[in-house]
Amino acid sequence: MTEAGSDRARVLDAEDPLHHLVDEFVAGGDVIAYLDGNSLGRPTRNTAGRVRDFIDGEWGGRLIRGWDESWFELPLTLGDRIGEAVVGAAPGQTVVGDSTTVLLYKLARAAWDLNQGRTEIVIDRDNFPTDRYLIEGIAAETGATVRWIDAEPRGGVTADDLDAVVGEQTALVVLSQVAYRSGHLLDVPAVVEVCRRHGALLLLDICHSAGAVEVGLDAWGVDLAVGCSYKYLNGGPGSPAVAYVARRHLERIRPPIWGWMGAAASFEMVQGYTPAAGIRRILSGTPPIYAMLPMMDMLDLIESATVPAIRAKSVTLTEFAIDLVDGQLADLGVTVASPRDPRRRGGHITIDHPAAQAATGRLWERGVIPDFRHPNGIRLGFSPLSTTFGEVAVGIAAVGDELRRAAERTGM
Ligand SMILES: Cc1ncc(COP(=O)(O)O)c(C=O)c1O
Ligand SMILES: Nc1c(O)cccc1C(=O)C[C@H](N)C(=O)O
Repeated sequence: MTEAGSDRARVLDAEDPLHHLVDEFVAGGDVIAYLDGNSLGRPTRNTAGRVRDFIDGEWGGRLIRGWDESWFELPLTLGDRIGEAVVGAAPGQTVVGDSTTVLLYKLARAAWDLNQGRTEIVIDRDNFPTDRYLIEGIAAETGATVRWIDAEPRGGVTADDLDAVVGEQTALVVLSQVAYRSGHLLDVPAVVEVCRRHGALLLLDICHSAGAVEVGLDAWGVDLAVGCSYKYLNGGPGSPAVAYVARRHLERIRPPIWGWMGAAASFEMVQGYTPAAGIRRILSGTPPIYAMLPMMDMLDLIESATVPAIRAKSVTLTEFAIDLVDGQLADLGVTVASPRDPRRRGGHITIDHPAAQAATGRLWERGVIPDFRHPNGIRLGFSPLSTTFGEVAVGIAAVGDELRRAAERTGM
């Protein structure tokens, strides 16, 4: 690590008003720089105790009575909490339920039915694979035509890119607020304006934004949204996702899977399906209560820190990282594949180099954990409450070492 990098990191950590929260996370093992919190956040220290208490108390002690006492409502109460603290949604519009992929499918398919008579779905080619695949699946199922946005990946999708593709036949637009590879931050209000003008519904993927950048679903007029809870909400591997349906659509939206947990009067077990009133209808089967526990500890921390303060630290982390990349890695042929304007950048950056894949393997062996993203990207994700500036400096210096070694070995 260069001395200038580590000195600056020390100052930034000392000045960071959220630095004390780093101690709230489990930081065991051999990891010296964890730069993948946007793929899987660390557990909080409180989570083991919460899970133990749940096993002894609510599950072990209350057993099946737990459903009447709190579990049946938990997907909605937890959804409301996320709505208020993280995604800017008033109560009654946000629910925690299935995996991200399943919720994206359910909302996209329901949106197709809501906007009947139209023939097209718009999505961008650089969106996360599951988003693209499930839209292609819905097209195969319904006969919809998929219209692709081919945005310049580093630039990300703009409202103008969307305006060029969307039209009177567009039923639905599916975009990510923060692009999983480049970290590009979408101008959501501008995109909403284009969708509204053409009568298209917007389904926003907030996986890489919820918990790291400001999300204002109600204020922006977004129609539908889905986000992960295992990234910046630290819910643990495979923790359930969160879905949002704007109140104006709740009465008419019809989920594609008619399960008993999303039906009116689930425990009356009547003949014939009637959807539950409100956001509950987005649920299908028994929700994974146990897997909802860890994110509650992270929500405690997010509520105490607040999203604007988290975003401010996130911007400083990515600015610092880009400065180090420019200062230490540009001579090695590394280029920044993320927006340089912090207003258009989320909580992670990607840097490109032909030896990225080989270097990432070596980095993992030495306890420096970024992500490799095809074809030649090293993705550096900073989880604002658990990542220190010191970790960023250690990590980027290690990336430099390994790229230098890989270049010597391979001549790249
Ligand atoms: C933008 C985005 N959408 C969707 C997913 C898929 O989510 P899941 O595997 O939880 O269904 C991910 C991450 O895996 C993602 O980054
Ligand atoms: N969901 C993941 C998984 O089950 C295994 C490994 C990684 C993931 C991820 O979250 C990938 C992540 N969404 C990404 O943006 O790359």
